[in-house]
Amino acid sequence: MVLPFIHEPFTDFKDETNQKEFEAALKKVKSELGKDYPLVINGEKIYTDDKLVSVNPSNKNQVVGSVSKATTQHVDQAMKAANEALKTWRTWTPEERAEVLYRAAAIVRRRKHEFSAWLVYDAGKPWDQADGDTAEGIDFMEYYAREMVELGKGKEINDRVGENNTYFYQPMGPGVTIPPWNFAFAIVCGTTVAPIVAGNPVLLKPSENTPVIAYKLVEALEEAGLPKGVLSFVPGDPKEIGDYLVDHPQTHFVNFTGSRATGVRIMERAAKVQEGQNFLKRVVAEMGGKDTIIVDNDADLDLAADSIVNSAFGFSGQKCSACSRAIIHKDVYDEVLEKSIELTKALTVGNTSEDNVYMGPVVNQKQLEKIRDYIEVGKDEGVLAYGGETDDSEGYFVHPTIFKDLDPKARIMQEEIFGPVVGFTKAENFDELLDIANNTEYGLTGAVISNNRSHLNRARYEFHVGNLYFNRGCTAAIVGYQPFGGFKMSGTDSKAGGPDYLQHFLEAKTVTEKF
Ligand SMILES: NC(=O)c1ccc[n+]([C@@H]2O[C@H](COP(=O)([O-])OP(=O)(O)OC[C@H]3O[C@@H](n4cnc5c(N)ncnc54)[C@H](O)[C@@H]3O)[C@@H](O)[C@H]2O)c1
Ligand SMILES: N[C@@H](CCC=O)C(=O)O
Repeated sequence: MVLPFIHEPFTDFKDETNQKEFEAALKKVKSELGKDYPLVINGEKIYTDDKLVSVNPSNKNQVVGSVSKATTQHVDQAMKAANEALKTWRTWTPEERAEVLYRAAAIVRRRKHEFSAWLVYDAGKPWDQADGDTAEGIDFMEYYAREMVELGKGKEINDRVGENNTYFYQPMGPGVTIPPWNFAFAIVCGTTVAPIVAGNPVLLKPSENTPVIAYKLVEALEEAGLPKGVLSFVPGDPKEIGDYLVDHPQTHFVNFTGSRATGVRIMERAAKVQEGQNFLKRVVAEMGGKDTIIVDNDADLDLAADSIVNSAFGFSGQKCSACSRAIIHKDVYDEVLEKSIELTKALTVGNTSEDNVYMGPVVNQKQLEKIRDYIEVGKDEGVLAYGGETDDSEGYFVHPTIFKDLDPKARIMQEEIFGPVVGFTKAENFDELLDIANNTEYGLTGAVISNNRSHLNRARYEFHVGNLYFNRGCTAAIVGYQPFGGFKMSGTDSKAGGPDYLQHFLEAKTVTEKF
């Protein structure tokens, strides 16, 4: 019997035994650094001369692994294999497909610390963040498997006298998954296994920043019994194969998560019907955020500061959900700012592959330089209240940074920075708090810290974000509990980890029989 879904528990790193076990996993992974990883097409491992080289963001001289790069010819081979695999994979029952995911989840759960340790090296994640990332990947497999079994039953519709009507779901055909690097296991896993359990073969092109942990997912699914050709692993330079994957006439869907710029490009390209294409492509595009926590005058100010600091600086602000704007009622502005600075002073920053620190590095040199530039912009636009330092001598470190007294229209209050930088702005009253919260082109996450019930009720309908939280931070959605996805230029609101998600990769069919 399949047990009901509950989310994977997180590891308590205050427990010494857990710490020791995690250190052992880091040591094991360290002994495996520097290996070569292949493409996987139709079950065949293919090594190419041209490689993506992943380095540890905490220590840029340490090579995590070298991953073969796919060419457009490899994409054609993978698409051919996917079309062939579709013929049988679509005939597996939803239960049989779900079982592959249950087995893969069990494989990853048994080796949870090892997967998290790969995330520490490949993405620079702090231990608790890596642990959360692995747990979320397990959750996606467990949750989507159960959802597919439910959807496999179809839906009740009405019959009339002399007429029987049925309504059920079927796979669409092969498609492409293009994930980001920041949830290098969870999002890669969720966006890959959802279309697969729905019966569609997938070509997975991981981020060039984190291809090694993505390969570990492919291995786990293979070990769990996923038939060859159902998942092809085609890492590569997005400039060489990105458009090709999206434009391919056999690509039925693109399951994308990443920046606004890439998402919009994919949306536009996928809309064009290519020669030989006799269907419309579907695009799921989950994109960036400029996420806000608003603090009312009647609020728990310690909770406010804690929510702002942890949402802004957890994983160095490299979450689409990260709080990068704190909009505070003028009566409590100084106090919340002061408390936030005090909490920030206590945060530790360092090499996550050596120590259990709060914050590690940002992902690469380009990102460090982008954040450094925004810190300079912030100094012109507002007042640097705390932090501002960067250090790229060994790894890509940016210290937690707070700006105060910003104009709500300032660039650092409008543009996604994707780093540990948060801007504070003052508002006169609750109307203005909401107006400022809604004044960006994004609409992903937000939070309201308030004890005023009528204000919370207004925010429920007037704060335009896909994931809204009351009296807590604005990050850390859990699969099955907080389906995730944004409004406006944050994307297509696909609600990953929610009950509607699999329908993006299914065709609904109605059959009517007259008696
Ligand atoms: N809304 C969400 O659920 C969510 C979740 C995580 C991250 N994000 C967003 O992702 C961004 C960070 O991720 P990133 O830096 O990897 O984003 P990115 O857009 O640079 O890359 C995302 C993926 O797209 C690929 N890509 C790049 N150019 C392409 C092209 N022309 N054609 C096809 N593929 C292409 C990349 O190789 C990568 O795999 C941030 O904006 C963040 O907010 C959003
Ligand atoms: N789902 C994650 C964010 C994913 C984007 O980076 C959260 O809720 O914090």
